[in-house]
Amino acid sequence: MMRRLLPRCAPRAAFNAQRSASLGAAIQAQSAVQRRQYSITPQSSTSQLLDIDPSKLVVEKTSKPKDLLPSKDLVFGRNFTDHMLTIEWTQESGWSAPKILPYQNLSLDPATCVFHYAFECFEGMKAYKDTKGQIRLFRPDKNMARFNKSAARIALPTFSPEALTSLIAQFAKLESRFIPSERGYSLYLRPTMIGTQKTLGVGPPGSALLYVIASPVGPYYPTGFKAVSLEATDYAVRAWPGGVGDKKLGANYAPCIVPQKEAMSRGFQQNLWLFGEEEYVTEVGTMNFFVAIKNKQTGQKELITAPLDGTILEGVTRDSVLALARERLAPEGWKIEERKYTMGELAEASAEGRLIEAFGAGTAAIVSPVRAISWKGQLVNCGLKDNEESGEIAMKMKEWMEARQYGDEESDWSYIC
Ligand SMILES: Cc1ncc(COP(=O)(O)O)c(C=O)c1O
Repeated sequence: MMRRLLPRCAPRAAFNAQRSASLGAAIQAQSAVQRRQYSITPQSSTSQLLDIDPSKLVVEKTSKPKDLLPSKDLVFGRNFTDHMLTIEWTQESGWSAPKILPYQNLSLDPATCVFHYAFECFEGMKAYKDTKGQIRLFRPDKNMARFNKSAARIALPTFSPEALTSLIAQFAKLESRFIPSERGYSLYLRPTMIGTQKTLGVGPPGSALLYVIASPVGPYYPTGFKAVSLEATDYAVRAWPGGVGDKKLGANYAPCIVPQKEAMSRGFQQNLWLFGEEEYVTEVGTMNFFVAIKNKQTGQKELITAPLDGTILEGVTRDSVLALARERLAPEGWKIEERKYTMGELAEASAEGRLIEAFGAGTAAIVSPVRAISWKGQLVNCGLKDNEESGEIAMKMKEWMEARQYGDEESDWSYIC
């Protein structure tokens, strides 16, 4: 059972120094940060600013509890719970007392920097109800670490991951009645941070708001897996080396909608993002991508996913799939690899009958089996028979992941609220 999270990873001192420094010094500090690819190393803070403090939590319960929807009517991200968690930050004092308030609109000046320069980052994580009725967050340490990295990259404040996890746990527990007990259901949690400074000047926001909302969700595939087909996309680029595609910034998502619409208009559910002249396979829609192939030379079975080179999101599901594969597939003779691979390599494996299966991996669907990929006018078959909707690995992964998410199998991936 996991109670303790990663060490605090907020480079607050560097941050504050940058805020108050002259422009030249700020630019220098910025390039130093760029050279480190905005990696955040745990360090102690010398700042006097307040960190998030769960002991100061103020709870104002709603006087108008919502009616619960029948589980079968839940649509991803459309219905929200009774409350929201909010924490304000200013550069003068740091984080203020956290509040759980009735779910409500935000009131922001039209000049607020989030509306003009996209000072926004977010997370997507889930809380599950186990058979004893306990609420479990799945690997929140991973989400908190990524949230801090995203925030730091766009000059928003960072925070203690343990403190925010503890508050999210209290919030999820308060909303327990919204989480159906049936398998496949969960509470999707959306931690969000925005710059709230009222200014059209382009610079680091002097104030921010962190809030968390929650939406009860049902199984992604209510009637069992349904394999999707993808369009390999080379005319638009989602992420590039030195860019921000490995951060969960709202600004990364809006530009992907037109290519997604294009793919859908041609009968494909998602884009498979290729990169560079070599046409490296990176990720799919809003999921990381895995392929199982037989090596051309050795016949070795390999489960492959793209490496964390800055051009893909560091998915929590990706990490979980890799860990489970190393623990349970490697002993059966599989080689588990994080490496670059090209669309040409996949097409060749498919043509030679060596492409065993392919699937996307992400919080929403856990795994999403792939039937075919459209590429250069051909349809690359991903190994499923006509009457199959999933390969064996995708099926096993879903089972293994759910066992840990719902606590059927105890592990340090569960944080009991
Ligand atoms: C671009 C992108 N890649 C991958 C993922 C999968 O990440 P995770 O497994 O943490 O949900 C997501 C979903 O958040 C995403 O938006």
